[in-house]
Amino acid sequence: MILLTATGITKKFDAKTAVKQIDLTVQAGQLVAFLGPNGAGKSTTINLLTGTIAPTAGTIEMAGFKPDNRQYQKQIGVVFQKSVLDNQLTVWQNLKSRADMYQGVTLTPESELITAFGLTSILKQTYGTLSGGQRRRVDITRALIHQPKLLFLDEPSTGLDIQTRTVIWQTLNQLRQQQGLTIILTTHYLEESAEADFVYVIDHGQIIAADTVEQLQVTYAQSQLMIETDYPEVVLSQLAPEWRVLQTNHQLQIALPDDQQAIALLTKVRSVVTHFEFRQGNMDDIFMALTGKEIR
Ligand SMILES: Nc1ncnc2c1ncn2[C@@H]1O[C@H](COP(=O)(O)OP(=O)(O)OP(=O)(O)O)[C@@H](O)[C@H]1O
Repeated sequence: MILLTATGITKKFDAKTAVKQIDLTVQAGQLVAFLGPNGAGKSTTINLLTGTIAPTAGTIEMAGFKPDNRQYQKQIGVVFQKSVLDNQLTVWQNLKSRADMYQGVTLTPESELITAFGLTSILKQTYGTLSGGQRRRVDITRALIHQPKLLFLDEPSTGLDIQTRTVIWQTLNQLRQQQGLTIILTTHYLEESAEADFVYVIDHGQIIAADTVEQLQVTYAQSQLMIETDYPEVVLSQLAPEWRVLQTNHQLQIALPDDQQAIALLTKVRSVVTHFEFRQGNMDDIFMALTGKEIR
């Protein structure tokens, strides 16, 4: 089921076109990643989808509502790169004042969300004195208080250690399973986009690829098998014609679809192989192949 559709969205800031003619469809319950280098237009796209800024052209719709509609806003939760919480207030005051903005939302210090994100021991601390990881957990909790259908996370893991990232993702995955929460995130972390159900690769304000991780992998990130041999011609004679090969003297670098093909090939040529290495294609390769840049 389609939850959100964006058609031909464009955003110009004076002479600069930050987003050009982007089309997006987000299925309910999915984890969707926007992957792109610095300045690609990811945050601008999120700002458009959350109604924080208005598009220069194009339309955005969720269940028949536009971003400037109250019904649209009730269905989304947003965590921006820069926190919008009050530094002077305690964690509890920040969260409670947010909960009080919604009818029918009750929040207590024992609420599941508060315990799930590990906030119990910091509820009385002022937000301004929290560590980066603690702040991010509070930010996400605040965005989820009214049980939105769709959560936007703009670079949720930047600057966080692995433990904090794990806690956050365990809790979010639980909410996805229990409540069918849909998540749109922007990220530079390749492992985060590798977990996504669907990835939009964005560069220079445009979508340059839109697919599942598996399909992107097949198209842009073939696995590599490195073989060292004194008899390269024997190995070459066993390769499928569509496999790309780079030969440097006694070394062959072969791009093939998967590890099963690598095992089958190695089995056939094992008597002439002196050394081999196998590396599975990953999001890094996809990113490189599409943008020509390493992700930073
Ligand atoms: N308010 C603004 N005024 C002028 N230019 C802007 C504005 N906001 C964004 N831009 C420009 O639009 C382009 C896209 O920026 P955006 O922040 O969307 O990129 P991003 O992909 O989120 O980058 P990052 O990964 O560094 O956060 C950049 O060139 C940026 O300088």
